[in-house]
Amino acid sequence: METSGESSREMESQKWRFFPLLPVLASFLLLYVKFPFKQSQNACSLHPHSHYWITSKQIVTPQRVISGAVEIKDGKIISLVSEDKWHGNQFGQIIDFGEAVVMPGLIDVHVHLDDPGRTEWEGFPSGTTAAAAGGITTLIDMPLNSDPSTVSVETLNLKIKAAENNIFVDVGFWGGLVPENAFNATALEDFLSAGVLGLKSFMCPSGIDDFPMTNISHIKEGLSVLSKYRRPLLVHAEIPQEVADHPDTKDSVDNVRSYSTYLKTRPSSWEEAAVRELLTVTKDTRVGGAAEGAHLHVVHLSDAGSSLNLIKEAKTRGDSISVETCPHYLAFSAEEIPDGDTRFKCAPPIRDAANREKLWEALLDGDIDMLSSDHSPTDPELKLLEHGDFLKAWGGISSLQFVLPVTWSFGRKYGVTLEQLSSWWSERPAILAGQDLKGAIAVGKYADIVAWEPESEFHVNAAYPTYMKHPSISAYMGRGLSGKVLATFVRGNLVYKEGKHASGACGQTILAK
Ligand SMILES: NC(=O)NC(NC(N)=O)C(=O)[O-]
Ligand SMILES: [Zn+2]
Ligand SMILES: [Zn+2]
Repeated sequence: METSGESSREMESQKWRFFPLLPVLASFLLLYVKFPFKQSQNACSLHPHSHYWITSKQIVTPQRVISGAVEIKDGKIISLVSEDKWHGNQFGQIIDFGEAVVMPGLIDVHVHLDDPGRTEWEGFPSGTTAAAAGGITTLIDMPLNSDPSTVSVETLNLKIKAAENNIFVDVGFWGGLVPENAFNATALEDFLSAGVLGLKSFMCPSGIDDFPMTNISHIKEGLSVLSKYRRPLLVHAEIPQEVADHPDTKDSVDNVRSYSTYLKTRPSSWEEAAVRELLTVTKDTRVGGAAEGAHLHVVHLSDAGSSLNLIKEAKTRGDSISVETCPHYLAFSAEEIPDGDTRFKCAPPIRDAANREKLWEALLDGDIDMLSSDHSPTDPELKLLEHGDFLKAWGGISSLQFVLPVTWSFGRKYGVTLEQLSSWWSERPAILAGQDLKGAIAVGKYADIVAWEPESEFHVNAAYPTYMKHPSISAYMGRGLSGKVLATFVRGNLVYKEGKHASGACGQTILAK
């Protein structure tokens, strides 16, 4: 009895010894309840504050470059203050970028992320982390090179599912216009209603079995459905033509390793023939035309000659048509592509230096509307780098992370301005993709922002932190570039800062409504 009485008294006193610990336990409990919220906010952003300011001496706004501050709240830009009116906000959060450029995040309307189904080529996680590291805040994914191709509501849903919790920047989708759906208006309407931002088709074989090419009748039908939705049709504009001297695939080893052999197989007449045909239907997109409201966008133009002139003329006639080119056509020329270096193989091909000069001229004159990467990676084995066979290697340039420094580095000698960069890479692409709340640093827009240092130089080499799945096949490997990305914000989330990514894949899928 005594023993048990003593032990119960002991227990009693021990119980009270725990009493002072109760508040500590309670606060632990409280933290535990709050923890999931705090963690997710921290995971999305390396600067997890909902209200803060970004300051810089060079903020690129649609009107001009200002020195001042951008106020960001709940993912949007809520005010823009020039330096003379900015008295500092001692109580708020400020990220000061000093002399670095603060510009709208890039919108890359032409990427092949190969997800789902060919993630050994790229995939959403690696593609979008590379984008974030390159200052790109929005990607619009092409309907081919994933498996299956995105050509229906069902296959779009597979894409959306694959992207869920796997994207570090925002991603929208183009839908495929293929012979199978082109004459089925209901199928196309369902597809557009499900959220594809527009359609994309090929006028030559795409290299992907479940993405067959369309002819001009398919394209006409596509435009007619798109006109109701006021969304664009993007076209790979090359039509195979008879080629004199077509090299034989069994040609000598030297021959297939020479870039000029490949170049001869896809002359500019292929692009010209395609553009000529397209213009027979783009006249319907004029005001009062049968397809008014639809828009035709020529992707990755390489030919700065007749093809470009035809597009220019169509614009003056009032056709709703635009055209993009890509950094690799502006950076490289056929003359300098080394034998066997299939990293430079793409379609349409990179042409001669004189053509490159004309592309720059057209871009600066506003005849080329915008830029895109056409990032089209593959399994390195398919590039056949060991044999260097230009005729058999997979076509496509890998560049995603480097398009901003490439455009800047190669554009400097042409006097490219920050306003031009931002128009080619953000403002115009936002319009093409129907993204009213993106593409500019302006009040009411999403805080999609890149901060970068134009004067900082770096070398793309094996040691350089490159996030694309296969850096070795990038055409920019081994190059010196200027223009280093410091930080990237997507809807106010600091998703990338100086070599570090936010841990959470908090990018959003963009679906048209
Ligand atoms: N299947 C592809 O990715 N094709 C791409 N290939 C290139 N550009 O070489 C393209 O955009 O045409
Ligand atoms: Zn293409
Ligand atoms: Zn492409």
